[in-house]
Formats: sequence, structure tokens, C-alpha cells
Amino acid sequence: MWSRLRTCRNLCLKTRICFQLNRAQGTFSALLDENCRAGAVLLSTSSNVFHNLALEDWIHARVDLDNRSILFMWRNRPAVVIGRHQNPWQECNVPLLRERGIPVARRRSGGGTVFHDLGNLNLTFFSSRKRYDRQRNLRIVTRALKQLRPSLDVRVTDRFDILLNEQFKISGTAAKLGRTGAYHHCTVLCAVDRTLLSVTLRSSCTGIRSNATPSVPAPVKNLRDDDPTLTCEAVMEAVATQYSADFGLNRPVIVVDPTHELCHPGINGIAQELQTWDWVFGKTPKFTLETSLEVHYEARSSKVHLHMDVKNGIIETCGIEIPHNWLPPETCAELSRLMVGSRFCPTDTALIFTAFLRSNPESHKLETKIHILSENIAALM
Ligand SMILES: Nc1ncnc2c1ncn2[C@@H]1O[C@H](COP(=O)(O)OC(=O)CCCC[C@@H]2CCSS2)[C@@H](O)[C@H]1O
Repeated sequence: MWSRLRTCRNLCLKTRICFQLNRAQGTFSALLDENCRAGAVLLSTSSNVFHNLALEDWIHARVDLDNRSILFMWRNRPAVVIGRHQNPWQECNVPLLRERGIPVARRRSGGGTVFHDLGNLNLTFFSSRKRYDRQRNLRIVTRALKQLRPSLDVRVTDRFDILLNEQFKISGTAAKLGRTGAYHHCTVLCAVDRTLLSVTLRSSCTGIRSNATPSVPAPVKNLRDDDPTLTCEAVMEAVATQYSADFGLNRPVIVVDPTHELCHPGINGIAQELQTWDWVFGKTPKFTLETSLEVHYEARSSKVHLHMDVKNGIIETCGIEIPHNWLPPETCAELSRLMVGSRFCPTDTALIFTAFLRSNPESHKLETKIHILSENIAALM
């Protein structure tokens, strides 16, 4: 069942050897049953947010966590991760993320929005629901950090953040409680791009009203800002060691590939589902958008008032109001009517406006204005 393939390159464990699950043999659950009854520390080979979130789901659904504790360590390329009950347009700059090719992922746990890149470490603590204990898990993280750099001032707050020097957030927490199993996951900011973090987490869309969970913004810092010699790898190694000591595990870190279907049957289907528009955007709690935008044509600008009710990501009512000298009221009314039933996204908006122009040929001037309006509305989405 075990195959000793190589010493893991990502995590340079000095005293322990990493093993990699032999892809040719058996499933992950069988491996745990045979070799890791008490628990295990896992490290992902993937930096794709959807693959890593899929492995979390897969373990939560498929692994017997009754008497077992698992720590899963993972890092992602740049991504924004929103909570289960959040509105992405309220929480981040969706158009900017799209332009930069940075994915938005909706996780299954509640809570707020965070930014990930390779300088951010994610730790998922799986346990039975009975043994679920966020204080214990976060104590493991702070102890590991103190072990690594005794001078670090890191403390857990009442809301399960970890603060550096009593002021700066270096870790945020969220959790998912199932019927019998549970997981608590947290971030650790080691060396993220803080400029990218703050521009991506600034919403570009004003005027949204909803009862989606709002994030709780906080000043953040990287551990590296305090000690430039710290690395993510060293933090992972320290956390793995502390976790194993705390839970009495004596197995080496297991390197897992969250895309491997034979080891984790059904996992790629989960990853696919997590990437769909219907999950990421369509699961947004019902919201109302009430906003104004300026449209410019030649030397004149005009104010557009926009009202939309959006449910499951689908526009349910739409009102576009523009001064009559900019666009004829019947055109406005027809465009508003056509928007109803479409997804709140730039592709659908562009398609609707293009279809309208195809079936209602307009003068060049009017056509240009309709394009401008279309682009301005799509830019909010
Ligand atoms: N990576 C990261 N770590 C810590 N804090 C962050 C991070 N990114 C942004 N922030 C700050 O936290 C607030 C949001 O705080 P808030 O308390 O609202 O939300 C959270 O902390 C959620 C943590 C989720 C952890 C999961 C673990 C694996 S997948 S994501 C945000 O506005 C920023 O100010």
C-alpha cells in the first residue's frame, strides 16, 4: 500500500520522510484504514483552489472521522475565496478578478472572504463533530509559530482570528459541521501579495442590498513582515510537527494529489461542480442592486439609474432609467424587459443587447449608445 517515492521537495522535513500515496494501488480511505487509524497529516501537490476545496469536501464526505483526526495543508495560486452565504459582488472586485484571470471560489463553510496566493497557507483540521475544537487547533498553530520563532507575539482572539502584535490579523477561521464529521479551516499569512489582496477585496459594485453574510475587514500583516527569514515551508513543517505531537501521530506527512480519481473516487466531479457559475455566483443570496452610472457619448454625459432584483444569480426584475433625450423610453423599457430571466453576468448582458440590435436595427448613433450602455452595465457584473 505504501510506496516510498521521494523526499517531498515542497516540504523539507528534516527529521521525517514524506511518503506519496502509490497511485497504482488502492484508495485513500483504504490507506488510512490500514496505516493511519488515529490520523494523518496531508500535504497537497496542487495549487488549484478548486482541486483543494474538492479534497476537503471529499474527505468530509467519504472518510470515517469517528476516531480519527486529519490535518490537510494546502496552498493556492492567487484566488479569492468567499464564504458559503456571501455575495461575491459585495465582497470583491469581480470584473478585476475576471480581467486578471484570478478565480473566485465559493467554499462550503460560512464566514467571510479571504485572498489566497502561494504566500498564504491553508490548514484544514478534520475530526468527528464531537471532537471538533477550534481553540485546540489554533493553539497548535500558535505553538508551532512560537516554536519556530520564540519572539513572535501571536494570539488567538474571541472570534478565532490569530493576531500578530495584538493588531494585525495573520489568520482567519471558518468551519463546516456535518452530522457526524466536521472541519475547521484557517489561513496563515506568511508572505502574500498585500497589494493584490487589498485591490481584489475592494468591491467595484455599490448599491447592493442583501442579507448575505458580510466579511469583517481587518488590517493584515504577513509573518514575513516581522521576520523576513520565515518561509511558508518552515511554517508548514512546524505545524505538522506540533499537530503530530498533540494528536500522538507518528506517521510521516502524506503527499496527496487531489486530482487523482483512483485514490479519491468522484473527486474530479466535485472540483467541476465547485467551478460552475451556478455554484460560485448562482448560490448568492437574493439581492437588490440600486445604483447610478454615467454614460458618455460624444461630448455629452448622462445619468443612468439601474434597479435589479437578483435571485439565484438570475435577474428577476430590471428597471433602466435614462433621460429621454439620450435613449428613447421604449428602447429602455424593451432592454429592461429582455434582461429579466438572464444571469447577472457580462456575457448574458452582451448577448441580450446584441440580440436586441440584431432584431431592431437602429441608426449608427443609437446603436453606439446602446453598446455604451451595455458595456457600462456589464462592467458592474
Ligand atoms: N488570507 C487571509 N488570511 C487572513 N485574513 C485575511 C486573508 N485575506 C484577507 N484577510 C482579511 O480578513 C478579512 C475577512 O475576515 P472574515 O473574518 O470576514 O473572514 C475570514 O477570515 C474567513 C476565513 C476563511 C478561512 C478559510 C480557510 C481555507 S479556505 S478560506 C478580509 O476583509 C481581510 O481584511
